[in-house]
Amino acid sequence: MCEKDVLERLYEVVLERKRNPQEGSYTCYLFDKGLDKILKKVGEESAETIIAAKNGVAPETVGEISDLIYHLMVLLAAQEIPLGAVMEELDRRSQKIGNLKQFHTVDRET
Ligand SMILES: N=c1c2ncn([C@@H]3O[C@H](COP(=O)(O)OP(=O)(O)OP(=O)(O)O)[C@@H](O)[C@H]3O)c2ncn1[C@@H]1O[C@H](COP(=O)(O)O)[C@@H](O)[C@H]1O
Repeated sequence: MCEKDVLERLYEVVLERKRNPQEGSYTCYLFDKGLDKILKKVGEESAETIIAAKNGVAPETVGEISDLIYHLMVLLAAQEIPLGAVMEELDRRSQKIGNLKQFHTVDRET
């Protein structure tokens, strides 16, 4: 069985909440409130990530980064942007930057 990536599964749940609202769902609450609320949460979670990282307590930072990633998934779904678009962009950059490093290594060796 091919296990789906945790980010893909999270994004699918978020999209499912958008398409089929459920009672008591925090994700549905965010979609109901709208884009400004979602953006406010992304801002708050970003600030909390910075504070946690400055405190230097790894579990706190992991928790805040997880909150941030979840809210970014909600933002993507709100704007109808597929998660795959971000994955492809990151993949494209890794290849580009990988090629650039390879180029510089060859350049230094010659
Ligand atoms: N990953 C998350 C996740 N991370 C954080 N949160 C919620 O984000 C909120 C952030 O806490 P805050 O104190 O900043 O916010 P708050 O005071 O609760 O609410 P606000 O009034 O500030 O918006 C908490 O209520 C958390 O429960 C999440 N809620 C949902 N998920 C995922 O989404 C799935 C669907 O959840 P529901 O939509 O609730 O069914 C879950 O199974 C999880 O996988």
